[in-house]
Amino acid sequence: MKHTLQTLLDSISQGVYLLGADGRMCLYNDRVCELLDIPSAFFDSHPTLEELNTFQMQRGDFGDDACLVDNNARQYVLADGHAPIPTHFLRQTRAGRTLEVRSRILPHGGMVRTFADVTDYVQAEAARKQANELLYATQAIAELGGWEIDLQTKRVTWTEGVYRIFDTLPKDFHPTLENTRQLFTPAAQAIVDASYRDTGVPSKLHEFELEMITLTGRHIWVHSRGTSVWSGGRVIKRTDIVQDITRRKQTELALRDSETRWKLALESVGDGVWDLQVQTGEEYLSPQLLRMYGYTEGELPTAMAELDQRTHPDDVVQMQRNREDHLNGLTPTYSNEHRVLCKDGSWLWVHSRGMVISRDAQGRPLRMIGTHTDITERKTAEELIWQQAHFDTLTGLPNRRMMQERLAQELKKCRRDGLQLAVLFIDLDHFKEVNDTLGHDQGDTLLMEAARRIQACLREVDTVARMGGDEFIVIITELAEAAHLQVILPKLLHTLSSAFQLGHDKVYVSASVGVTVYPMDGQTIEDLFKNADQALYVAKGAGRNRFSFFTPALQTAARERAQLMSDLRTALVAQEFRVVYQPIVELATGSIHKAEALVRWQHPTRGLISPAAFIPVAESSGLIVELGEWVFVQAARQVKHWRETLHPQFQISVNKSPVQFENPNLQHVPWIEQLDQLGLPGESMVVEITEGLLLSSSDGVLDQLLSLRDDGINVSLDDFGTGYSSLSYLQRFDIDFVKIDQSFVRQLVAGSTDLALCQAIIAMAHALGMKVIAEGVETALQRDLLKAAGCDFGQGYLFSRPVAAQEFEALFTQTTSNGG
Ligand SMILES: Nc1nc2c(ncn2[C@@H]2O[C@H](COP(=O)(O)O[C@H]3[C@@H](O)[C@H](n4cnc5c(=O)[nH]c(N)nc54)O[C@@H]3COP(=O)(O)O)[C@@H](O)[C@H]2O)c(=O)[nH]1
Repeated sequence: MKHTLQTLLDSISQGVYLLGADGRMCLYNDRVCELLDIPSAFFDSHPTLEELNTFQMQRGDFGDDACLVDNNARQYVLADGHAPIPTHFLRQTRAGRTLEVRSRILPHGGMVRTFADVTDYVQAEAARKQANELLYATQAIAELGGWEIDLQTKRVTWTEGVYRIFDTLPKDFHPTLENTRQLFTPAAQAIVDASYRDTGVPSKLHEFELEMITLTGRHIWVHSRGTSVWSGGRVIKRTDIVQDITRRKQTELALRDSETRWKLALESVGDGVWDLQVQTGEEYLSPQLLRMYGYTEGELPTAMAELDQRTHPDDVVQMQRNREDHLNGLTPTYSNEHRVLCKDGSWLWVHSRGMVISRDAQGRPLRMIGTHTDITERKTAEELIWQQAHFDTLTGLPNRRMMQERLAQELKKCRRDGLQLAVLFIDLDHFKEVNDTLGHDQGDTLLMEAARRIQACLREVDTVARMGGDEFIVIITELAEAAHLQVILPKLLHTLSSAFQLGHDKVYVSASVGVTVYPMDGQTIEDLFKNADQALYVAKGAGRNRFSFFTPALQTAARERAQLMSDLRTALVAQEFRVVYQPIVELATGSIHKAEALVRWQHPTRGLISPAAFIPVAESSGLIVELGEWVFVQAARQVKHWRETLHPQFQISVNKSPVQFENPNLQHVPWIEQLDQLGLPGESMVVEITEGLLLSSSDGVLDQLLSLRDDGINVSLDDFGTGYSSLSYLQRFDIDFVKIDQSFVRQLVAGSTDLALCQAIIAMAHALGMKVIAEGVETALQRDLLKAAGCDFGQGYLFSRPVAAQEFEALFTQTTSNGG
């Protein structure tokens, strides 16, 4: 029997030993020796359990503090066998194997103990547990779960993740086909039901986004993706991976809401919205944006490349560059102003603004959104302002500013290419007279026609600009030789001196042209302008209807003029002026009771300067107003004195420049009041004016002339014969004296044309009730001829040069004593 039992024990895979009622080992198999690594001899010595434990303990089979033995047996091992024997425990061997140990107390005393090697099972179980924990953790993180629906067995299986998604635990909810229906919203149920329907093409894969309700009543969004098994036109099994996508969905919905809101907001202020999928080039255009261009939905392409073709060719490169810069992250936002083609063929100016709102992990732009604002009105206004700032409204020619910009460009080009250019200052002669006589409208017509004629003489590359009034500037570019100007200039003079038809009137003007050449005369705009102006001054001074080239001598003269002007400003305060008087002799009697007051400038360094040199400078600087007033005051005091000492009707003439009439200083006490204060009547003074003044259409000038007459101050028309010599004007303004210009007197001999002219002037003046004074009488013959012609007065070196008051008095005394 014992032998049979031993054979049985040796044939099993577990290790076994048996303790008899006396507590000693009585039976064991080889397997237990192998598993416990104990020699059979030890077992053959029939050890007690304590002796076996001590043997193993001393060998270190249980590890420090019995760490190789599980909790069930640790106390027992440490108590050295005096603790109750655990029926079941696990222990490790020194070789690293796991043994499951079971103990059974036998009814008659003694014990049987079995050892099973469970190493493989324990390791597999540990790995499975670890995998499960990982799966659980990842499902929790990804908010994932899985379910399986077996429609044949009607069994629904959920993973832990699904329980969590639906706010429950496996112990609280057992999913079935029926109770899981409560988790579906009607919309979700409809989607799922449809997927079960047999469409003839059974779909193995399915994917839904479902709005569902958890067991706590929370609305959630679930993404479900899985496979279906079909049989006989029905789904019999379905397995899904389920993911809670509530947060993503809420973000999407919020984004959609906010997008809708901003799109609506932008559209309501009139902006159009665009939305570009950068990677595909697909572009959404909002209804308002389409409306801006005159389109309705579906009429425009949605590809960015095609839409780009609707951008104005002049603007498209810049627009694409700005957009690329932003897409490449070079600018924080995209902004560009460009023109877009509308349905009706017109161009609409838009301000396009945008921003990339999403990029992929590599930083590549995915989506860019933006707006178009219609800025046509602003652009039109800007263009108009620019046009007005750069062009002359009357002629449409560039104005001074534009011309300067062009000249700057042309000079750059000339410097680069070694070319020459010419600057022409053109001034229309007698334009003022046309304006004054025919009115401003006709004057404007003449200017427009003059502009056209100037342009016609030039090439496309040349520039004609109007500076204002009757002044034009021409830039002649790419001038190979300055000699070419000799062709252009006469053409210009000729065209401008040809008749202008203004309504029914045919009028003639001419032009004075000042010319300067780059780089010969000057290098800068400033120098060229100065030069051309000086040359123009010369052309005008030389008798008009001519051109004059700039020369260095002109520059010297201009510099002198500038110096003169600067000195003039201080001369009055420095009391450098004085007045001299030239007698005006009554030819019939030789008596003197008139004189002309003439100003003289005693310059501290340059000596006596002729009024012929400084009066024009005083006029152009406006200083003549103060100077003329000062002369009048001196003359008035003088006439008072001479009325008292020389002759009670003594009269002094003063010259009054047109500039004084045009710019009266309202601070000055009116002349008649000054005379009143001196106790003098108006007729004690004569005002000498030039013919041109009578043509003035200015109300102010006319009023002043008429009030002089009303005040009794006499008016004398100077230099008669050199200007218009219009008799009708003489009559209209009640002129008292006509002064025959020196140029007629100078060559006066019997039988000459000049004498005939003088006779005619005298006769006409007398016929109109005026007296005549002949200027520049230097010889007795001239005096006699004039006297014979009936001329009333003579003035000239024959009688006396202009002299100081004291000298004049001596002359008067001498003449009177001579019986003059
Ligand atoms: N607005 C003002 N103009 C003035 C004033 N003082 C002078 N002038 C003007 O300056 C111009 C030159 O004047 P002036 O050098 O004084 O010459 C005058 C005479 O000296 C000169 N004259 C007189 N007789 C003769 C003569 O026999 N021969 C000859 N060669 N010259 C002579 O003529 C000038 C007078 O001209 P006018 O005034 O036209 O009578 C001159 O235009 C002055 O008008 C001033 O205070 N204000």
